[in-house]
Order: sequence, then C-alpha cells, then structure tokens
Amino acid sequence: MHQPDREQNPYDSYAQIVSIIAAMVGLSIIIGWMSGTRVLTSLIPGSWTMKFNSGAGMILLSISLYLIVSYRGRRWAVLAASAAALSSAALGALTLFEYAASVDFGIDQFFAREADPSGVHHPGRMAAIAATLFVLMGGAQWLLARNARSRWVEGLTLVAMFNAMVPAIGYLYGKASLYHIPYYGTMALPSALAMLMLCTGILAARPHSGLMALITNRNAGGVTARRLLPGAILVPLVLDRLQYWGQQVGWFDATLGSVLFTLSTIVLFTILVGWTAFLLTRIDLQRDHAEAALQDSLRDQEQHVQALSDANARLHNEIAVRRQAEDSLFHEHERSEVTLNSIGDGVITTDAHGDVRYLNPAAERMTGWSNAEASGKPIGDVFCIIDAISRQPLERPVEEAMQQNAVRVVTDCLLVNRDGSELAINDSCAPMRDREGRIIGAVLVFHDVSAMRDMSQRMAYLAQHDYLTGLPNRFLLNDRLAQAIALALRHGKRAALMFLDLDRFKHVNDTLGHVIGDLLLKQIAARLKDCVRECDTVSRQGGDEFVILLQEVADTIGAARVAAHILEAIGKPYFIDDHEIHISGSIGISICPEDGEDSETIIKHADAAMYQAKAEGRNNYQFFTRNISERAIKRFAMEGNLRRAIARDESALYYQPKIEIATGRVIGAEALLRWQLQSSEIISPAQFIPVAEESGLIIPIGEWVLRQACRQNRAWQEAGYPAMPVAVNVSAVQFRDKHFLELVSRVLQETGLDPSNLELELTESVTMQEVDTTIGLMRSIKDMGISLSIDDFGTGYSSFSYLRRLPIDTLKIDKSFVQDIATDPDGAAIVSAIISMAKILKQKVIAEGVETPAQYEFLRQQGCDQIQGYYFSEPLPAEEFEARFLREQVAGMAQAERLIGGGARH
Ligand SMILES: Nc1nc2c(ncn2[C@@H]2O[C@@H]3COP(=O)(O)O[C@H]4[C@@H](O)[C@H](n5cnc6c(=O)[nH]c(N)nc65)O[C@@H]4COP(=O)(O)O[C@H]3[C@H]2O)c(=O)[nH]1
Repeated sequence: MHQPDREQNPYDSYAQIVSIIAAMVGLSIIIGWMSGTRVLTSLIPGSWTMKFNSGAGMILLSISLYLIVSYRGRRWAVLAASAAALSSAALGALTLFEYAASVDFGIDQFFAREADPSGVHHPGRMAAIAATLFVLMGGAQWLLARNARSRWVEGLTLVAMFNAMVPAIGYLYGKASLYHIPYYGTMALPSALAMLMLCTGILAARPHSGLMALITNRNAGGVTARRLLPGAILVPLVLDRLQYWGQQVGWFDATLGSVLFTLSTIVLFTILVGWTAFLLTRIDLQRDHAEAALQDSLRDQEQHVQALSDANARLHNEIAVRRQAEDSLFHEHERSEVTLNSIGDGVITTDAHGDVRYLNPAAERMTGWSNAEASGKPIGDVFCIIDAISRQPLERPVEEAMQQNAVRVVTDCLLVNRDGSELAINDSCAPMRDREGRIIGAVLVFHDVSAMRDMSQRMAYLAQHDYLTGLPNRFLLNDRLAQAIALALRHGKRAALMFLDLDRFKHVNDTLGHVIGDLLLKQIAARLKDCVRECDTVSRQGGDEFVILLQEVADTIGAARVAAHILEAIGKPYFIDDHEIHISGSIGISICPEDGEDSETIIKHADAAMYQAKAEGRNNYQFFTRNISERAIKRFAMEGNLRRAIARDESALYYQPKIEIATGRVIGAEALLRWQLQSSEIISPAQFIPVAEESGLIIPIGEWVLRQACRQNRAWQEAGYPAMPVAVNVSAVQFRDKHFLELVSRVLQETGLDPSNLELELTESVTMQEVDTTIGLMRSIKDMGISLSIDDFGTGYSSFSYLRRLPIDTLKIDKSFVQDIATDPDGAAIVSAIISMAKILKQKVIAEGVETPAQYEFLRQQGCDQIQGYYFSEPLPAEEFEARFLREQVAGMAQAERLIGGGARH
C-alpha cells in the first residue's frame, strides 16, 4: 500500500478530500438508485434528483483525481487515472451525442431504470450541462494524469468551473433557466456543487502552474490573492443573500437593504484589505528583519571568508614552499636515480645487518638478481665473489668494511652470477654513515673488467705466441725449456730439444709467393702438433725454423722415433691453391742433461746437429755429438772468416784448361775459386763453398766469380787471344735464386762478353730437383746463347729418359769415376756407358780429374771428347793461364800434340 509522504503537499490533501467528497456524492447517487432511496439521489431536500450516470461519472472523476495526487509518477496510477478520466469523458460525450443526434444508445437506463417523470424527455439521461462537464473535466484530468503542466488542464477546468457555477448560481437565486434547459435536462444542485469542488481539486492538483501559481506563491501577490479572492467571491453572494432574506422577513425595505449591502460590502472589504495590508506589512517587516539579519550574517560571512582567504593564502604559500622543496627533492632523487641507472658500474647498498637494500640496473645485470628479489636478502647470497686464480670464495668485503669502518678494495676477483656464469670485476666497498656518523650500512661499487682482462690475456698470448701459426714463440719456449730442464735435473729424467729447419723453403716462397708460403707453414705447424704429446711444446722460431721440446723422454731412441715420425709427417704432399707442394726438413736433436744443462747450450747443440743433418743431405735427423760440436765451431769460424775475406778481397779465380782430345788444343777453361789467406794458405772451395751456401754468402760470392770470369775472358779476347768459353760453377742456392737469370744477363752486358763464350756448370743433383722448374730455367739460359754442362755426372743416378729432357751441351764425368778407370772394372764400365749415352744424346763428354796417361788413353779409346785434369794442367792463376796457354797458343798446342802423341805426363 502506498505510504503518503510525511510532508504531504496541503493542496494534494485538499484534492484528495474533494475527490473523496465527490466520490461519496456519486456513491450516494448510485446507492440511492440501486436501493430506490430517493433522498440519496437528490441529497438536498427539494433538489432535482441526480442521474445514475452522473453518479458513475463523478465516481470515475474522483478516483482519477485521487490517483493522480496520491500516486504521482507511478505508471500504473497514471494509466488507471487516465482510463477513469477518459471513461468519464466518454460517458459525457456519448450523452451529448445522444442529445445532438436524437439517438438512444441505451446507456441512460443501463443500470437504473427511471420511470418517465413528467416533463422529462429522456428518462435516466443526465443533463447536457452535466455531460459537458464530464467531457471537459474528463479531458482535463486525462491531460493532468499525463502532463500536469499542460495549459489545457487549467483552460478546460476553468471552462468547466464556469459551467458548473452557472446552474449553482441559478439555484441560489431561484433562476431555473440557469440549471434547466428544456429538452437538455436539468442540472441538480448537488451535482453542480460536487463538480465545482472537483474543479477546484483539479486546480489544487497543480498548485504551482498557471493561475494557481499566483495564488499559492509566498510573495505579496500570492498573499493578496489568497486573502481577497474568497472575499471577492463570497462576500457579495453572502451579503446579497442576507439583504434578500432581510427584505423577505421585512426587517428593512429595498433601499435600506441596498444601503446595508453597500456599507457591509465596504466594511468587509476594508477589513479584508486592511488585514491583507497588515499581513503584507508584517511580511515586509519580517523581510526587512530577515534582510538586516542576512546583511549581518553576510558581513560575518565576509569576515569569515576574508579570514579563510587569508588562511588559504598562507596555506597556498606553505604549499608552494613545500612543493618547491618536494620538487627539488624529487629532482635530486631523480638525478641520483638517473645517475645510478646510467652508470655502467654495479652499485649495491646494504643496511647495517648486511641485508641488501638496493641494486642499480648494472648490478642487477651482473648479479642476475632483480632489485625486488634481492631486497632484504643477505649480501652474501646476492654478491658472491671468488678469487680469480685460486677460485676460493673471498672474505666478505661488506662485513669487513663495516667492522673496520674503512674502504675495502678487491681486485682480480670473479663475480658468480645467479645463473652460474662468472664475470671478472674490481670491487670497492665503503661503510655508509648517518648525520651522527653511525654506520647505517655499506655501499658496494664494482665494475666489469672482463674486457680488460681478456685484452691483457690476449696481449700476454700474443707476446708468447707466433702470430702466423699460433704456436708458442721463442720466449714461451725458453720458459718451458727452463722448466723442463729444472724438472729433468731434479727428477733425474731427460728432455729432448729438436731443431727443425725446412729444406728449401725459401724456394717455395720465391716461386709460389709468401701467401702460399704462409699457408704451408700453418699446415706444417698443425702436422707437427699432431706428432707430439699434449705436454710437449712445438714452437716457431721464425722463418722456416721450428723447435720441438719433448718434455720427458726415456732415451735417445724415443726422441729418434718422434723425429722420424715428424720427418714422415711433414714429407707428405701439401695441396694449397691447386699447388702440390713437397717439402722436407732437417732435424738436429740435443738431449738434456747429456748435451747441456742450460737452455742456451741445449738450443745451440740442437742447432749444430741440425746443420749436420743438412750437411748429411737434408731430410734426416741427427743427434748432437762432440764431433758435430767441433765441426759446428769450425763452420761458424769459417763463416766469419769468409765474411771477412769478402770484405778484404782475399779471393781469386784460377783457371783450369779443357783439352779437346781430337786436336789436343785448349778449347776452354773452368774458373775455380780460391780463397787465399793473408798467410798465403789457400783454402779449398770444397771446404768453404758449403759454408757459403748455408750462410747465403754464396750469392755475393757467386756474383763476384761470374763477373770476374766474364771480365777476364773478355779481357783475353780484347788482348787478341782466340775466343773460347770459360765455365763457371753455379751452386744450387745460386741457381734457385730468382734473380739469377737477370744477374747473368746483366753481367754479360756489363762485361761485353758474348754469351757463347760463357758456360755454366750445374751439378747433377741440382738438375734433379724440381725438374720442371729446373728445365725451364735451363732453357732460358740456353736461349740466351749460353752453354750448359752437367758437373759431377754419374753421382746422381740420372735416368736416360730424364737426361734426354735436359737442354745441355756437355756431360762432365765426375772425377771419382775417372780415377777408378784403371783399377775398377765397374768404374771403367760406368765411364764407358756415360760416353755412349752422351753420344746417343748427341752431347759432348768431358772427363775431369784426369791424372794419368792410362786414364787419358782409356777415355780417348772410348771416344770421350774432352779432358780436364792435372794430367794436362792444374788450375792456374789468370796470368799463368794466359802465359802458358794463350800467349803460347801454338806452342801450347804443339806441346799438347807431343804429350798426346808421346803419352808423356805433364
Ligand atoms: N784430384 C784431382 N782434382 C782435380 C784434377 N783436375 C782438377 N781437379 C779439381 O777438381 C775440381 C773440379 O771442380 P768441380 O768438380 O767443379 O768441383 C769444384 C766445384 O764444385 C767447387 N767450386 C770451385 N770453384 C767454385 C766456384 O767458383 N763456384 C762454385 N759454386 N763452386 C766452385 O769446388 C769444387 C772443388 O774445387 P777445386 O778444389 O778447385 O777442385 C777442382 C779442381 O782443382 C785432377 O787431375 N785430380
């Protein structure tokens, strides 16, 4: 059930009351008709009876109004009120239609039958005025239910009020024409009054709209209207009725009645106006008081507002100052945070218990702990460091710094990340103090030194290793050798040192270039490493020299095995850039402690043994012996002497004639180098040429010999002697020198000697190496017009097919075969075979070292072309050669003929 509002609008209450009264009137009519109680249908004695439909319409309007004011805004109430209002309007409208169209819908006596009273045209039908009122009021209430502010509500209601007021006044003044219209029925007085009441109820239902707003407002207009309006309506009516009634009973006549009426009207209206004026004045006074009080209150308020605004200003100031302080604090904090976030160093702070309070991003990265995770953990859990070398956990720097109240610095340590990885760091830790100087924690600052550490390790590595092969260099070898010697001496064990020199590596560099040479060295280094154990050291000394340290060897046989293995390994072919390269090495071995007890001696002895291996024909290994040592000493001495000899120009060329057997004439000479000491002692080339070859001195020496021989030959020709070729020996080192051809051509040009007067002698062993290159070089020499001969032929076991490919003019039979001719049948057979082979190849043959007539005779019989040897002449100085063989050419020839003919010795 609806609970009325506690402070119910008094106008709504009024509307409810009138709606209830009207409903009761309507109910009385209906009950009267249903029960046949006549008095209930007329209500006022002598009044006309009200029709059943009038009662029904009144009840509908009452219900509608009650619902509107009692249940404002409720949808169901709006619907019900609208339905009731429209039903009432429809009832009125149908009745009016019946009147207008003279039809009968049967609605007039639908509920109650009325006997046809006289003078009534339509029994049971409500009066047309009542029907009009139902249409107007039903419409007004329908609009009121839907939209209380509609102006039509007021308009329809005021028209309805006027319609209801006319029959009511008619009753008051006994004027029947105002409530009775023939044919259209009679409006009963209770109906008119009830309808009038309902109209006021409708207006009260919207007290703040239209005309009602003028009456209900609280200002002067409202007060005046409320006081005067009832007077203006009721006073004339009441006084007029009283005047009429006074005249009826005879208290006064019409004139006095008019006077009384006028005076009463003046008095009552004066009272009403005076009372209203009094009320208005009182209201004005109250308002003045209220305004004065309001002014006072306003002043108070203003003072309060002023005080408040002063306080507010102070507060603003304080806020501004505080904000400024906060801003600067914030910026300070931000700057610190940005700094800590930006620096590459890790920063960790702890409290006084050593529990982590803060990690900057660098520290988070390096430790693997986030700030949030690490916060509150003991520093030892987050910052774990170990010694870089011993790998032992380090003492706790934070605790120490706080205990000792001093800065702790830790270098060369490793920080163990949460994931187990390690980082080289340097770290410093300092205690943090508050204003009073109390230690409140510690700050750890550490930075990543791994790049620096790597670089220093790399530098150390580079300082100790060969850049090309990555092998240890001489410094690291010396270090390891010293350790190996110390170990060997302390534990009575042996270490072996091998000095390996590659044979003819220079040639690879000269012919294939340094890039290939470098690649070859790298491959050789790799093979060497494969030949030894992990604990042994393979080092490169530079160039084509390697030194291998065998840390521990049982005996010399063990070292020999390793050396043989190395020679075999490096002797296998190399395939680099479409080149197949073959190379060998010579190894010298010294054993510690037998061959020395210090690094220098051991290396020196291995080096000497290596030279011995070279002298033994290369591609072999030699152990150091005392003999080698002596030879090496001599060789080093000779090398020094040779250098000095070149500087002092102690060398000279001797010439040994070559004799043509068929004619007995000198048809050429061989230039042979002599080294004449100041003491007049002459040193044989057989002694110093190998030293010159090993030391490289052979290049300048060979150049001198070539130039000297050509110059001498040219000088003899210029002196008028017949032209003849002079043969010059060319060593292997010279021949392989890339500038050799250029040198020969330059010397020929310089001296002006015709190339046909120069003969170059190459040993058989030289021609047998790197055949294709050798043949190419020989062809170039031949193309220059120079003759070529093979020296010491027979010692190298050249095959016939191979010999055919060589572009040579002369084969020189080695003197070792010639000397055996008479005594050794095999020697004779060899010489004879060589001569036959040369004939087939259409090459000349010369036999050297011919000392005896028997040898000469044998050679002559075998068809040898030329001879050279003591039998005819020793090598002679140039002047002597000139005197004996050139100046006395004819005599010389005659002597030769005599010697050949008589078989005499020289
Ligand atoms: N037993 C004996 N020996 C005889 C006889 N006839 C000549 N000889 C010696 O035999 C050697 C012949 O020279 P080779 O075979 O080219 O052998 C030469 C040659 O290979 C080399 N040689 C000499 N001079 C030079 C030179 O200027 N340059 C180069 N690269 N090598 C040279 O030194 C080697 C030795 O030269 P030499 O001591 O001058 O010795 C020379 C010569 O004096 C003889 O009837 N009986």
